[in-house]
Amino acid sequence: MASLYPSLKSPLLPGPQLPGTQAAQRLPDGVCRRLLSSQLEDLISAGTDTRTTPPKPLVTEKLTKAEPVPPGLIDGDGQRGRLTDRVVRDPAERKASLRKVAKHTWTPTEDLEPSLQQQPLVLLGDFMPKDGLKETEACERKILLWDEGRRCFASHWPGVLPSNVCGYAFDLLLQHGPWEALHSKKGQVTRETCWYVRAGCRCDYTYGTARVRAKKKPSATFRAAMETLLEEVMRRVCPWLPKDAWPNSANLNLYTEAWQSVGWHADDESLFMGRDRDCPIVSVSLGARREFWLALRHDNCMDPQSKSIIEVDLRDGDVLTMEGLCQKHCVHFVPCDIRSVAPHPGDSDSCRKRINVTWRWIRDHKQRCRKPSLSPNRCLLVCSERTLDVVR
Ligand SMILES: O=C(O)CCC(=O)C(=O)O
Ligand SMILES: [Fe+2]
Repeated sequence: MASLYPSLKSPLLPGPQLPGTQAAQRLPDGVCRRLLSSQLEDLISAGTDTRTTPPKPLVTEKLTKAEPVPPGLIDGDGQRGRLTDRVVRDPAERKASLRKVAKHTWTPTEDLEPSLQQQPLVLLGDFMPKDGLKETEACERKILLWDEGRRCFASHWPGVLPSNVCGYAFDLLLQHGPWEALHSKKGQVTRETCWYVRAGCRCDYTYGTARVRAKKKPSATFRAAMETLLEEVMRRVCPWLPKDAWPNSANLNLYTEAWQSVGWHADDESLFMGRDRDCPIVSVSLGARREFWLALRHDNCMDPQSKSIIEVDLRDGDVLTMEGLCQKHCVHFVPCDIRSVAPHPGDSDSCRKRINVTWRWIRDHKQRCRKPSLSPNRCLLVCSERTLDVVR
């Protein structure tokens, strides 16, 4: 696999190593138990609903969206993630620190969802090891959305992937991805897309009226590029998560023209059970910069509540995570890029192209896919036990 990314042999691809092994061994016992009782468990099991008593909102202060934010401002000074300052973030510490840095929260609601106290949630960026990661692997999480009442959390990780990783991944995916064009009603190509499943899964992915089939045999190069990309991302964003618990599918989007876009929607397809459970999504951007908008949805439709819109610029190598019940309460949108509809003279075609890889966890496998659904089943136990082994 390393040969796919020739300039990355060392030190960025240090050879096979179970991600998180070292990091996880440093986690205290309590952390381990919480891991198992919250997100990991939730990722791989349907579990039972813990909503027995109405949850008390943890958010007591009045939280409103800040002033309208021009695109890119959420990036603060617009700099890439710092390559130092790894911190351990356990949920308690995280809560305290996020209050200071959270740029966006929405007006609190009546006890909509279980509180974090009632139903703990480990976010992907938690438990970052203080050391043990190379400087080239360090990255910084910036909170975009912290809405405890609705259990919606989103983060932006600027510059997670170094540019040489991005460049190789972009070229390989562009060339070897089984891209299919999506058309508007008027017949225009709105973007190209393809679908990738891992570990023996054969589920299709359907959204709107489009059905994107997992190619029976994706080319070895495409598969290897996707696996390498996933590894590069996961070991920077959540190095403690065992490989078994990595996302098992990805939707890819290719925007070749600045006017191509994806409309307001939620990734709430039944495969991922994002309306029923905490549902993490890891979205990787390669190539041209694009805005990403996130908003509260109106009930029963995909329209955004316009006052709640949060914007962020996604650049080459950035990661965006949406977690908790984002796909139930929020919608997101990638507008066409009016800033580069008229490209600078001398810009090559590839400057304007963007690939987005959105990694997700399929929980409810389709009937024709022989993979057992991840509703209450053994996968949880297997994975949890392995996690325990890793953590111990
Ligand atoms: O291109 C993006 O950043 C987002 C794409 C997206 O939302 C999707 O594929 O569901
Ligand atoms: Fe989406």
